[in-house]
Amino acid sequence: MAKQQFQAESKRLLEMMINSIYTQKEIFLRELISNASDAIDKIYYRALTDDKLVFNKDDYFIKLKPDKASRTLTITDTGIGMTKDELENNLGVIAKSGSYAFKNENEIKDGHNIIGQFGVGFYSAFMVADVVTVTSRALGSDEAYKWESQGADGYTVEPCEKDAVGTEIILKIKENTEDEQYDEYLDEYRLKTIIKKYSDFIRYPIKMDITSSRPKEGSEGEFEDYTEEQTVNSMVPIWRKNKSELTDEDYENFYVEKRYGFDKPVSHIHIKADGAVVYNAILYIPEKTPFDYYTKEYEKGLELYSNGVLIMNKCADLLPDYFSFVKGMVDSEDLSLNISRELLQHDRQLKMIAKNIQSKIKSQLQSLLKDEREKYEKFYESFGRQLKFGVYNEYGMHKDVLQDLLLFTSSKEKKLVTLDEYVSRMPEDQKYIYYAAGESVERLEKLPQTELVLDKGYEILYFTDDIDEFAIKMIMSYKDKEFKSVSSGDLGIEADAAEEKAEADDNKELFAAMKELLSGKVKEVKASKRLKSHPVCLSTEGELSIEMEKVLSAMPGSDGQAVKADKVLEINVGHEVFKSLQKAYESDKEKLGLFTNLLYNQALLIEGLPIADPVEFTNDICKVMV
Ligand SMILES: Nc1ncnc2c1ncn2[C@@H]1O[C@H](COP(=O)(O)OP(=O)(O)OP(=O)(O)O)[C@@H](O)[C@H]1O
Repeated sequence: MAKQQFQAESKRLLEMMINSIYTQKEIFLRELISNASDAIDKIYYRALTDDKLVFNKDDYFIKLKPDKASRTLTITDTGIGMTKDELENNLGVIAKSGSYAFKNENEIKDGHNIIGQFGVGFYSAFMVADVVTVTSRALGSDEAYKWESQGADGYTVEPCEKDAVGTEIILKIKENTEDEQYDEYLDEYRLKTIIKKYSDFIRYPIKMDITSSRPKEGSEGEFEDYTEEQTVNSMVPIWRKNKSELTDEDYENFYVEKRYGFDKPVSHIHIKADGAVVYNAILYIPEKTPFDYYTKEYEKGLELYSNGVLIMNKCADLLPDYFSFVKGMVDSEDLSLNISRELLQHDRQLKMIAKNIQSKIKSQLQSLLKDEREKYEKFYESFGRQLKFGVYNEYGMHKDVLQDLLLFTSSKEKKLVTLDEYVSRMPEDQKYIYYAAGESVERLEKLPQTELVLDKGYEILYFTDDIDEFAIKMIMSYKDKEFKSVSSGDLGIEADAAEEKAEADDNKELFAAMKELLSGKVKEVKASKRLKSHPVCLSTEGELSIEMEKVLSAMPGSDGQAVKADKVLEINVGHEVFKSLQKAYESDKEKLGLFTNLLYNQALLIEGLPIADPVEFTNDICKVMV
């Protein structure tokens, strides 16, 4: 019998695939099972319109039979089968979806992702098999044909016997090589795992004869092997079920089963979209961060299914970075099975799904925040930082989506509050949203700079995350109220102007002398408007705050030499210490130097900044003591 040649494109693709170093050879099974399931679907649809054809569910299945002795894996289906022409046309020509990317020679040279890039379905069998034999009998035909190929050099088709309608594919599994254990495709357990992974939700039963062991009847301690036909896949995926049929426990079990995380999610979202784009999705908002969450290693993404078949483990395009914590899956009938990563990015359907998902996640978070605050706070403790990064990233482009999801500790409420809650409580005369940035709430509560703002009865938001102040700089204002650090030069709180001027004039020379002594360290020394009981503090002028300076200097590569905030040393002229300063200025310049250094170093300590020379500082204290 004459050997038919594959069409040129198919031939080259086959060669590449067989020799490709594609790591996931196991996907051949997914492809063959999907084809089998499609073939059964075709009978099912035919039966809907053909009265003579009855679709009896129990007659339709896919069966896998590994045989170690003959090194074969047989995949049988009771689907629509193929005629001689169909065998030649369908298996001799590359699938249409494949032709598209095939044209791009450059992509092909890199053998890695070849299978992901083409609609190669059936051909993937050659990744694991030396010989592929397809025996098929089409619905309504008495004849059966056998198609056989050993790969790139072509195929043969000849008549054969086959009792039932459907297709049987026999793969002669390759011998093991140094790099590849092909034996695993003959192993019951391994095959079961692959089916579970990719094809668990195929609508028809995928059967296998499974051999297990059981205690032998009538004897003690003896076991016997027995073989039983089992259905390996679970068939109806939870996401296709109605929400009303499912309990919270069902969703939690699915989370565990899919190993989305080891925690208990705070919430789930079940989407059944039936509009412009049709898809089902189950998404989870986790409670705890995965161990690698805030590292570069963490990969965001949702599982992507095409009509019940897994096509991608982590489809990153479905989630924006700021919602990278969301776990779950999406199943859409509108996506092609073999769609590649690159093509996916441009897929209009996928973009629509992603947009849709994003707004669902946001509204879920919002309703958690509104109705289940405690749960939201648990979530926020883990992922609040990510939301704040989201506000900061891309020049604040996403701030409108995210700002209402932020929480900060309030000086007044002693708990986390939203920006909206803060603004709605603001007294009429309060111009700004005040915040203080520092290491911890405990430290911030004692920060001298907060005195005036608190004295006025205003609320302060405590920022304790590195990212907080940077994120707020992106938001700039919320509901027309600007943000203001309690350490910034002008607090926008009216003081007695006449009194202020007098103090400033009176002490002008003293402050100038102190500035001289602290040359290069501070931009200015001045009388403080914000201090009530504390003698001294630092404030800043300009955009960069002391907290931001700390964050920037701690960054890798800065060597502590990052940009510096413009610091102002503020002195409380109502404090006893100030009198000592004045006295020293009049009569003892050396003492003025000593006091100035001491006050400056104290201000640094309050801010949590390092002192340049701690030994000198302690010596200075001793000098004052004796
Ligand atoms: N088990 C089967 N029963 C009936 N027809 C089949 C079977 N397997 C393959 N075919 C036919 O061969 C064609 C080619 O299969 P192949 O897997 O290469 O591509 P595809 O399924 O059309 O697309 P994809 O690239 O998405 O898998 C199928 O479209 C189908 O018509």
